[in-house]
Amino acid sequence: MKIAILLANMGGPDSLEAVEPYLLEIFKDPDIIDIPLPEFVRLPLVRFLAKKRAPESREIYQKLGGKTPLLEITQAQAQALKQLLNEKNDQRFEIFPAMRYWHPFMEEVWQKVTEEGFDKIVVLSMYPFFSTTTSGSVINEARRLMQKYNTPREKVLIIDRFGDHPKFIESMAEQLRQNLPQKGTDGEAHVLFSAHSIPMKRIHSGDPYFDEIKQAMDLMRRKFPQGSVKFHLSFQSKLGPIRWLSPATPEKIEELALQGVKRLFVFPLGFVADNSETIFEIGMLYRDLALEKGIESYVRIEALNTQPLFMEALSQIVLERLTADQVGQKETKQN
Ligand SMILES: C=CC1=C(C)c2cc3[nH]c(cc4nc(cc5[nH]c(cc1n2)c(C)c5CCC(=O)O)C(CCC(=O)O)=C4C)c(C)c3C=C
Ligand SMILES: [Fe+2]
Repeated sequence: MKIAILLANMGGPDSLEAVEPYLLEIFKDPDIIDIPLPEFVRLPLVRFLAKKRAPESREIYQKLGGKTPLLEITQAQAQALKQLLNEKNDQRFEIFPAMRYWHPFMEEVWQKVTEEGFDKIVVLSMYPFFSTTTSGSVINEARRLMQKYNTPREKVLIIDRFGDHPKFIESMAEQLRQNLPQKGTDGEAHVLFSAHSIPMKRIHSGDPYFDEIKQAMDLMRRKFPQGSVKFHLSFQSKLGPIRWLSPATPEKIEELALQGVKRLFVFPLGFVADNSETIFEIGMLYRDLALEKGIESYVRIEALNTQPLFMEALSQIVLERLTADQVGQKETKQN
């Protein structure tokens, strides 16, 4: 059996010229901006928003060398996952980065795997915690592509979250352990888990994102001796004037500084690959703020990227879900 796995993520600009059209792709998505307006009003509005955001966004990508590192990291993840899956199984796996808002777009990849005649298409949403703004959007795009390319339903498996999987939790705990000082060097370690924020109205409409994040934090807390690590949670990258999940990461950093915290480790919760929001926001913007507010040592913990435990977790998640899917399909045929 030939199985294609699509690693679905946001994507990001591959040049400074691509920034504005990339932003337009994001803002055009009704799963990101859910303003119920007729298309002839909505389109000029989102064009205006993309144009307005573009200069600030371009400055950020300029600081990262003119493009996002997200695609290269996803390509490395694809390679590592392919090796793991193909060395242990009879099926042949091919792994493809498939981006929602820039090249390689999900549609480009879908067309390719359709032409190449794969027996199964697994869409693995690279957002561990489900939100309508991320995995929800990936699901909607996959459904649109299934229709457009006449892909039979039973050929497609969508994995829309994995944030409570024990191996994933262990990979995050390991990432943290590797960054914390060795026992006995200093007192309590303060770790700020910074997750991407989403608008509060999503939470009020039933988006499980916040609950899933809290659950993962609880599972991770159990991996450390009581009192050895102080866990804090905050939300970053808010845009626009409406209410988003809080506390915002910069406010939380100020609060911790005021409480006298001198050493802070910042963990990018829910980002599985480094990108502008981890490297620039956590690594530069919030670092400057922390040092200005009196924090003496500030460590940005890298996203999981190709960490071996994380790669094993992904491989196990895919295999478990494929098995469950096969069992489910057999049962449906029998009934
Ligand atoms: C990890 C989870 C993410 C959630 C939840 C999320 C929601 C969300 N994002 C925007 C707007 C933008 N996001 C942008 C980039 C971006 N966002 C995530 C992750 C989540 N977004 C990633 C991994 C990236 C890629 C960064 C890169 O390196 O390219 C951007 C563009 C960058 C910028 O100008 O800041 C925008 C805009 C909204 C509105 C939203 C929820 C409603
Ligand atoms: Fe985002």
